Amino acid sequence: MEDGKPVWAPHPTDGFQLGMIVDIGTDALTIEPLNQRGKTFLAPISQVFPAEDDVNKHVEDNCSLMYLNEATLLNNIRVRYSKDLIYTSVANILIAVNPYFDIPKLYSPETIKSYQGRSLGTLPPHVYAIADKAYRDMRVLKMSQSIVVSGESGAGKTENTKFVLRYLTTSYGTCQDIDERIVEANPLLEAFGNAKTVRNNNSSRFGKFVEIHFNEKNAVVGGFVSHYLLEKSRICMQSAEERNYHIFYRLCAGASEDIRNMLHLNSPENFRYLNRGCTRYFANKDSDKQIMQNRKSPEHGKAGALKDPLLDDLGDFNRMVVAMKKIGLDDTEKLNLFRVVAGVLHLGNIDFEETGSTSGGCILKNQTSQTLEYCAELLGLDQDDLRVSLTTRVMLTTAGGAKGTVIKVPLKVEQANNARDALAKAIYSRLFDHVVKRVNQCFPFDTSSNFIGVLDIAGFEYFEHNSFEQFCINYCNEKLQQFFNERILKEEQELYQKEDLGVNEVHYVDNQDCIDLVEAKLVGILDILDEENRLPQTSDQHFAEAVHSKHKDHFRLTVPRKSKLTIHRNLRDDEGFIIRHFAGAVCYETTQFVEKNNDALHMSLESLVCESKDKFVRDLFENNSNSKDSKQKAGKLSFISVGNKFKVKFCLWV
Ligand SMILES: Nc1ncnc2c1ncn2[C@@H]1O[C@H](COP(=O)(O)OP(=O)(O)OP(=O)(O)O)[C@@H](O)[C@H]1O
Repeated sequence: MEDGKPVWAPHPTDGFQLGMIVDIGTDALTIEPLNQRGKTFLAPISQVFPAEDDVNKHVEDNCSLMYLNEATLLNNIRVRYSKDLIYTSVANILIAVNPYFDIPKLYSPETIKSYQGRSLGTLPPHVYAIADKAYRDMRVLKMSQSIVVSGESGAGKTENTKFVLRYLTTSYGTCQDIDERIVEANPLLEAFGNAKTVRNNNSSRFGKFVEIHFNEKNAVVGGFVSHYLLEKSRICMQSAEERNYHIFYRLCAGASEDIRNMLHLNSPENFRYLNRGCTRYFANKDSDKQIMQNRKSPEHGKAGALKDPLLDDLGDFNRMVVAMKKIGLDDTEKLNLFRVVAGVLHLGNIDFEETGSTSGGCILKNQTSQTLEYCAELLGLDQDDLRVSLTTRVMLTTAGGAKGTVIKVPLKVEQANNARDALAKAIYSRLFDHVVKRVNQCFPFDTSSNFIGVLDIAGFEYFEHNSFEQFCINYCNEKLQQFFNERILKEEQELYQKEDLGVNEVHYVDNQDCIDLVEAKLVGILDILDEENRLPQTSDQHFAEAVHSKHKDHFRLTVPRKSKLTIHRNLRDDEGFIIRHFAGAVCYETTQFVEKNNDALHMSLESLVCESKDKFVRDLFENNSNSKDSKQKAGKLSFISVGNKFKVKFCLWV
């Protein structure tokens, strides 16, 4: 920092503010803000940075800044953003700020054309420039390439992923409709995998890796989508301002009268899996008028439609139906999907009450009989079988003379509710798997030389309440951070050293210890959790205790009472743990970790769906019934580990 020159000093809301140093202490500086002459404040030396000579000037690449620090980087992005320049480069990395409105011509066909074949840095930073670099590198190096899109919810990951796909298919497609199909698949995936959250009206509740495949002539020949971790809890429950997956509302709003009658659908208000969240539709003035009154909830009637320029449940339903046709789904397949979606909704309406008998079990409430009938009809199940499977659990005895005898254990109301929700989650997530599989079948490729992959996965998450979903997402971001450290920081610096460039060493925190804490064999949190799942009597408390006792003095792990937030300090040691991630400490509440880590259904529910009269439903569970994992251990739930499945799938990718 030079004498008499402005500096960036911390600001409580803006991040940084410009000021002058008026006094230098041992570890703090006295700063006089430029816009509040006469007033001073103290700032730690480590948080004060030199400013550029002209703070209103901006550069396209942060590497061109005279001083590169947190404050100048932030200011450069801010100045550019104020001029609708949402993209900024940092060498090969692109920073994108979500403008939340359409910037004219930013993604036009002319813009696409202008970036084709142009080296990085010759045109203004753009997601197209990154896509083209990936393409050119693939061609020159004859190697597949990947683009990692990362950021918090609402940052614009999915929109930018779509721009990359459109750029590649438009620029390097073969003019067969395969290019179109790759782009057309999005409305279908989004209908089943996206939902309104408080942060994003069209939030992707699953991670995906989309591959665009090219032949030896480097033309697009097909695509492939892999998906990770659909948020299952949303299928049964959402917070007041949020919604379930779009498809539920789109079907209620857009289905023809015939289909609506066939599926026994009406307003979202009438379904438990929808009515605890927001029941309003996304609509514009016209589409709101077209949605029939009996399909709207009182909340929609009172507060009106939800507004978003990109969302419209009725219009999106129609667009989705067109997309289904384009990617090759016929009417029967379309109805199959709708039928299962409606079946899940009716399943959620099944209610239980205590029998009052000494056996302590429960029965279906009388009012529920119609719902049971609808659900059974839509999912091809026998009504009685469905009733029995929801209210009892089949067990095999393990010991004594009658080893292997089947006994039916009556379930309490709460257990039956859990069984119903587990069944709904299993059916819907299988349906989602099917949608992705079907999408993949519509852009097949026989010959692929290389591919460009785009990873669109949720960024680091930190809420007031963090559960198993956040744990998996943050573990994945920890792995991505390590990948970034290795590829960008370590390898680049090794190159500088090899070439004797004399560049100052950049220090970074190695996060291997945090990754080990999660994924190490036997002692890692994922394996401790799997171990808990295999116990005859599972318990979230026992799991949390095991985590703490195995990692007593681990730098990265501590108990919730050490949190800075009161809400976490109220948790007992056996109700959670804090992990110090690269991006900050997160307190995870471990209730439901054990349940959420298990993808398997109770034996009775499993065989119920596997023996459905409906071939479509049976096929959704086909792999399950044959798989080794799902073989029932006597007297105990089968176990398919969600956490480790995710680890293996994701590690393979990295
Ligand atoms: N480049 C852009 N131009 C205009 N609007 C944009 C752009 N990027 C994002 N948006 C708007 O922001 C919304 C959220 O973006 P997007 O869904 O891509 O976020 P995300 O990072 O994928 O979030 P999530 O992790 O919740 O899925 C979009 O629906 C769109 O309205």
